[in-house]
Amino acid sequence: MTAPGRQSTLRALEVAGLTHSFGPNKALDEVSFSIAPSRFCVLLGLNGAGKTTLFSLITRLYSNTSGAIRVYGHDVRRSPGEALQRLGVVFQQRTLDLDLSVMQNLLYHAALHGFTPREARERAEAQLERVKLADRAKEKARRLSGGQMRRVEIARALLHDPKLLLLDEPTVGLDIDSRRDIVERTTALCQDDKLAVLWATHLIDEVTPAKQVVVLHHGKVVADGTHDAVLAATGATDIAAAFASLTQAKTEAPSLEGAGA
Ligand SMILES: Nc1ncnc2c1ncn2[C@@H]1O[C@H](COP(=O)(O)OP(=O)(O)OP(=O)(O)O)[C@@H](O)[C@H]1O
Repeated sequence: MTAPGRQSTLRALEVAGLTHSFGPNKALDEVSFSIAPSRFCVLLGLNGAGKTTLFSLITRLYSNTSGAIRVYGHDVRRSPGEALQRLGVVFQQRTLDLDLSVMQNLLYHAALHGFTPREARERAEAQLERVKLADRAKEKARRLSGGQMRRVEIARALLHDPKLLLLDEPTVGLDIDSRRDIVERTTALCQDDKLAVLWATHLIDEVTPAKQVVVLHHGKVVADGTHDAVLAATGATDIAAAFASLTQAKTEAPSLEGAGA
């Protein structure tokens, strides 16, 4: 087991030298970045950039054969239990059972975590309160809007009190108000509840000045830093222009040393 580092240097997520291939196709190429505790990090990349592959490696759907992934200092390959216990995940595909009630969806998941029925219900109620859906607990999931379903999925991902939340394209398919709502709620979780967040998206307007941004392009990290540091390194005046220059012209990562979270 990798011993967790000192509090001051401990990273919520640390990805180091990670490469992953599907046959001849290198989906991730020496990917390295880290996220500090309580930090919101946007993983920005076009379709096919490698975002979902990275999530699949962090969550152990695939086993990494190169590099290292550590969650709060715990290596996912050597100490998967310790690492995954600190991780909550909202997958790109919708994963609620639409024929079950909102509460049943959460209870089922809580049972998989090994909570007693009473503890499961208490946790489910608390998390539904947190995403402001306590009043919908008894309704069938299929009666919820897309944005509300996402909020239930976030509540479900938080049932076991993770310290790092991964969300893979959580706003895809949502209207503009629901998108804003999900972004704001997740930002609040990060600020108020000291949760580190890794948010994968191809939607540039989800990068705001307070966030760390990691730009992934053709499996490589081409920028990693604060919003302002990415602008400074690319000479762009807004993040859309920075992203365009990074993904169309650049083959090398600009130097953003010391600019990360
Ligand atoms: N199971 C797989 N088998 C073969 N190739 C794959 C597989 N999964 C992903 N790839 C390839 O790996 C690369 C990265 O794909 P990935 O799905 O990780 O990107 P992404 O950034 O999540 O894009 P999207 O937003 O479209 O899901 C792509 O070239 C994709 O075709």
